[in-house]
Amino acid sequence: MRGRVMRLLRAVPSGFLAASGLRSHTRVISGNYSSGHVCFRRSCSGAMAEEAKKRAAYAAVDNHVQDSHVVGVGSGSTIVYAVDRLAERVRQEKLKIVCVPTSFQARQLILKHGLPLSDLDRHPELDVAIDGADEVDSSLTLIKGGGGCLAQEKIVADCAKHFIVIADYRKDSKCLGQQWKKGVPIEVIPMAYVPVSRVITRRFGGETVLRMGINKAGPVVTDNSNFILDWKFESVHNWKEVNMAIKMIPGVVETGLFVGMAERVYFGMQDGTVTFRDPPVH
Ligand SMILES: O=C(CO)[C@H](O)[C@H](O)COP(=O)(O)O
Repeated sequence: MRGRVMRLLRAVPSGFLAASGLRSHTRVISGNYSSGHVCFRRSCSGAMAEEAKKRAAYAAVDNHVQDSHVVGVGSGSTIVYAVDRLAERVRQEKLKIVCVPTSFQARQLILKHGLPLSDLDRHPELDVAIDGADEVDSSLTLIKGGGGCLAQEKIVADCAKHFIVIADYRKDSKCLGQQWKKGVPIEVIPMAYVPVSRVITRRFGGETVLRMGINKAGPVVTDNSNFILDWKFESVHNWKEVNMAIKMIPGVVETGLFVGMAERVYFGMQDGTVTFRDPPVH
């Protein structure tokens, strides 16, 4: 039975994973993060979340990347661990992979690790794309774009045979908005941000905020030279319909709603294990 069942990878013997062509790099951490140290709540939970991201990223790379694969590389802080692991496996196993970035940041990561860099002109079909998410609901609908790279992320994910998401336990929710409070990022053509904002709030409620730069006066400008509106919605919507409706507004480039795209989400958990979830079967 697939569906909403959360499966603990640590319950799967590594022999089974090897026999089924999967590899598991996950181990159970039984230690206490605070033992032997003065543990400040924030730094401990921060370290725990980083460890969770790393374990999810390693599990995804180990289970879904094979020799000669064309791999889509997502953006954000979790993907950094995935690229670390990709580079490690390329060194150790002499894998011949090619990487397609979803952002300037992803491109820099690929170059930093000396991995082969490509693009959609040369590799319009990817074997797998791995990316982070800001929130994942029970249907595996995602909010993405917290780092402002949603348009290229969605294009690359759509070109991949398998779109695999990596996240930590803080991103898991029943309904969008439970965990991620910053709203749905929407990339817009700069001259259209006011009309787009008005249409969205008139039709769907909530409020939109033009994302502003930090250490830079004025708005965030995306890798595609556009602006980002963060739409703080007030209620649960039919995300498939809302996504399509927002995309039809002139001036909208892309939304950070990823509906029906994720094939599997790996969650790094607080107890050091990794679980994964597949979409519900209707
Ligand atoms: O969509 C994204 C960037 O546009 C990221 O994948 C998303 O924001 C998750 O980032 P992080 O791994 O840093 O939590």
